Amino acid sequence: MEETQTLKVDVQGKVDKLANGHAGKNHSHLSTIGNSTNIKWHECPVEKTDRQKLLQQKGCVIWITGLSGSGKSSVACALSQMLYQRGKLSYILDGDNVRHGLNRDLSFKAEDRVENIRRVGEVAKLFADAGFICIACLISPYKRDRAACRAMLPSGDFIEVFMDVPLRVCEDRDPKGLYKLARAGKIKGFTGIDDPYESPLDAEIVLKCNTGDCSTPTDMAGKMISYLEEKGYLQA
Ligand SMILES: Nc1ncnc2c1ncn2[C@@H]1O[C@H](COP(=O)(O)OS(=O)(=O)O)[C@@H](OP(=O)(O)O)[C@H]1O
Ligand SMILES: Nc1ncnc2c1ncn2[C@@H]1O[C@H](COP(=O)(O)OP(=O)(O)O)[C@@H](O)[C@H]1O
Repeated sequence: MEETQTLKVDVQGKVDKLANGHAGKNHSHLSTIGNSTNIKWHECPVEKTDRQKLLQQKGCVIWITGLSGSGKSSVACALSQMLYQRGKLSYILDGDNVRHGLNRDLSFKAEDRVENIRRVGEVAKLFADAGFICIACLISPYKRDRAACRAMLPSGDFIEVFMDVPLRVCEDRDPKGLYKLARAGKIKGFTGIDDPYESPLDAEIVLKCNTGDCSTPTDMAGKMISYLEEKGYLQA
């Protein structure tokens, strides 16, 4: 209760400051961003640092990349559960799920994958700004697109996780039967079969699994928790 009141006081100071600063009309600082002309960034006195104080954590993006079947969704879910148990707020942006809505207009051809990653990168950035630990899990096959998402965030706030699982292990798992269809030529442009996957060389965390006998998703998520703790993301 006391803490909530302190936070309210902090914010009130900012509200007053900003209201004073905004007296009078200001037509300056109009920008052109892409195809959007005459736009202006609006500031709000409640900032990322204020939201982080409320949540007692630091907003960031955990970007999980790897082949289909490498375990991205499983480890994302295990991580989200472990964070929840610690009272930390996270949200998963799963490629498969986002393609059910926001990105339903995109296919798997190269330029659509680029746009898929760009949009998810932008959404993840918003979640991080909201103070969430945003877990994005997408194949994201191209280095350049992952680097572009990294560049959207302050240094350190983009944590790349590489599911280093060989194609043969993913193909053995084949939970959706997609590799089988791709091998039969019934799906064209399937990542790892007839479409490229560029492994990261600079991932913050590499979760390796060479054989069918891997660590569990919970053990893998534990490594991510240790990383977040060590880097101070689980406190304000
Ligand atoms: N052609 C092709 N190549 C790869 N994957 C395919 C393809 N067609 C459908 N799928 C299914 O879509 C899931 C991957 O979507 P993503 O948005 O993560 O892909 S990407 O980042 O845009 O490359 C992926 O899910 P995951 O297995 O969870 O990775 C597949 O189930
Ligand atoms: N660490 C693991 N060890 C063994 N099997 C796993 C592991 N992680 C995931 N799996 C299994 O592999 C399959 C693909 O996992 P999933 O998380 O859906 O991968 P992705 O999201 O990368 O496609 C599922 O059947 C899942 O149960």
